[in-house]
Amino acid sequence: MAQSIDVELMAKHGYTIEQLMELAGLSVAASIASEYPKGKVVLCIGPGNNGGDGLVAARHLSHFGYQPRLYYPVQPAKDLYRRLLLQCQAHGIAMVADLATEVKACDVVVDAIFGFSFKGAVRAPFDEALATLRAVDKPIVSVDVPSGWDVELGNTLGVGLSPDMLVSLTVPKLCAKLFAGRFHYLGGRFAPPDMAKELAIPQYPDSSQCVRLL
Ligand SMILES: NC(=O)C1=CN([C@@H]2O[C@H](COP(=O)(O)OP(=O)(O)OC[C@H]3O[C@@H](n4cnc5c(N)ncnc54)[C@H](O)[C@@H]3O)[C@@H](O)[C@H]2O)[C@H](O)CC1
Ligand SMILES: [K+]
Repeated sequence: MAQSIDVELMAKHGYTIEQLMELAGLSVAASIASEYPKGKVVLCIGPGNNGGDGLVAARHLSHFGYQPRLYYPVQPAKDLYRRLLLQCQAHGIAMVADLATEVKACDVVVDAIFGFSFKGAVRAPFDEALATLRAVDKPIVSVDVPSGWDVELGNTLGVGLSPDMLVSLTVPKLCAKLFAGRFHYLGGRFAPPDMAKELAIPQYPDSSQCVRLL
């Protein structure tokens, strides 16, 4: 279902993955700026497009006056991610290796590890990263799906995160019904009018890139 929306946006309506990712990441940064004061943000970046959204969000957070840092333990050679990382580096965004130490010194953690394609038992090094994040006492902002959750059934494995904010992209996934944090935002403002109507996407206020759902 979630995947088919992306396919429709790209194959039928002419979007590229780069465009969708840019708007998705921008909306994550805008959602964070709506609720958390400027400060240190550690972004945990996974190996797929959820991680790509996180790389884009890091760059926009830096423009917004936050101090982002990246925990990016698995860096695929894919050109898109390589370019997004170069852009972060051009913005002076540092890479961190020791997640447990970093989260102690930050104000907000962004979970851009896994999105709707997460499946099966969590493989290294993300098993340890999720264990660290489950124990953290800082607010976690999850991009699209809390990492470790099944996109439809939620935290069935018991290894998933409990975010303070969830930023759903395009439409909330089924698991969002089980979100128990404080802030639920919708971002990824790219559906054309007919699609927005069909999916019952709420009205975004004016020029905003995100809308608060609860
Ligand atoms: N319109 C939109 O909604 C948009 C959403 N976007 C974001 O893309 C993700 C989905 O991206 P995808 O590349 O399909 O997958 P993920 O990032 O969720 O993860 C794939 C990645 O993770 C590895 N993996 C999967 N399961 C495990 C596991 N158990 N242990 C370890 N590693 C695992 C897998 O091998 C891959 O490397 C969506 O949620 C949105 O955030 C786009 O930005 C476009 C717009
Ligand atoms: K996530």
